[in-house]
Amino acid sequence: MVHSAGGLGHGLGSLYTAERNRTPLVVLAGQQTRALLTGEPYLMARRATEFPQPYVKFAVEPARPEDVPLAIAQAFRMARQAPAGPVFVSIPEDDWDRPAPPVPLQADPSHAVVPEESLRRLAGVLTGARHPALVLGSGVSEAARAHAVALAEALDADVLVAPLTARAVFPEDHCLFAGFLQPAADRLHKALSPHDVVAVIGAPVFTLHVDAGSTLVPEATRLVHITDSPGDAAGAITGESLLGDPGDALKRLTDLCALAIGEPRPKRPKRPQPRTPPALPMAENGAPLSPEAALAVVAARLPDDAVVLEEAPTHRNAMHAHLPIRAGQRFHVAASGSLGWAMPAAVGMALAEPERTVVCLVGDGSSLYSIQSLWTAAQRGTRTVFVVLNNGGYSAMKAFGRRLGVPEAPGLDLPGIDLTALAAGFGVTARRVTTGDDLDTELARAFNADRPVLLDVTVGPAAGELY
Ligand SMILES: O=C(O)C(=O)c1ccccc1
Repeated sequence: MVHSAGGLGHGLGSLYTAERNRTPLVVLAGQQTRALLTGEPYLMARRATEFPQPYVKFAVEPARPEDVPLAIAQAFRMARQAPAGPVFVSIPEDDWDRPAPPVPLQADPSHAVVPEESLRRLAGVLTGARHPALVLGSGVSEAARAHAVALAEALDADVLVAPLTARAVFPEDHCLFAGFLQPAADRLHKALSPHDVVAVIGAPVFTLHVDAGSTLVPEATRLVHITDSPGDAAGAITGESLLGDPGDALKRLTDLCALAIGEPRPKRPKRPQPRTPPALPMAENGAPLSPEAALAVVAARLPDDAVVLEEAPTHRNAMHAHLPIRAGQRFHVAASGSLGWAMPAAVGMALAEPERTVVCLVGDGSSLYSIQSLWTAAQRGTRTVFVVLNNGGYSAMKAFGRRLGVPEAPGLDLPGIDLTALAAGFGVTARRVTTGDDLDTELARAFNADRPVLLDVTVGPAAGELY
């Protein structure tokens, strides 16, 4: 719920994230009283339904006050209808006092499924492949993860995560897990080239971030695609796209492939099981804690049912390498790249599931967009552990500057900020940490606390470049 124009404007970055993350979100915005609307009154939202465009699926300011309850009910259904996303309702202030007819009960939205004949054909293609890969994206829900594992095992297929996916979609310590695709054509091309058949499920084909001047999909690779998004289906750059619920398709494909294969194929002997993070280089004496080492310490302490949120773009790949999300754990990130989402999302997730430990890995730069979420965490006593990987600046932008040939771009350092003082000011216990041992000790305490905790971890520069 947001205030008319200023409130919605303040939330637009996160609305963009909600659209990219396919979050079923209903935004209710206040509007000035109908009686004043012709006179451009103070705090009026002008052309209210246009302001959140194009990041909402639907936006309405009901024509009559008595239509508001039905519009809200429709908004809840629309937000959940595949592909899920934000829906906006602007409500003039005097409407709340007007009588309205009761809203009829509505059934849950129904979701289209891929036709049996198409799935049968696809199962034939996958089981006939020499070296198939599954590329999974945000459309693979929590509930569908087990189906993804079953299909990968039935096919003995490599599993890759689509570029800039919003959540963990496959256990990352599984022996068939083969890593994260990067949003750059040359890297994608290289990662897909060992595979004769690639099934992209629940992701666009493909989301890019940088122009790497290469073709995306190798000529010898056949690409098949399942998505619940008509836009993503139509927009796929190559291959055949099938429209339908990804979880349903994974489940039915597993059965069809198992039937076609008969026995599951023998597991490849060469792969270690489970997959383990790479060994870390030893830290030099006196050098700052490396972000990679810090992430490895978090990984070692992470509870089996933890929910991890990340908003530290510089360290995304290091996190994937050193902090594999295991079967019972969850992971979320803003697929938009827009900052300011993870801290409030972490508080929201802790409120929704108070028995889980929620860990928010955030950069010092990122933390400054919605730092007041600490106050909500303190007031509501959520079990949220904020781990700030503090390198004193916007180092993702510095890395991007190096990539663009602007290595000395100004304005990207953030000296003189005391995050522990800020946290204390909002009522959250906070400590500064500079060594791996201290981080380990503080994490053990934080994971046992029944209150939010912020650890401000001073880290050195990232080991590699962004992509
Ligand atoms: O490309 C950008 O503009 C950007 O903001 C960004 C986001 C993530 C990593 C690096 C740069």
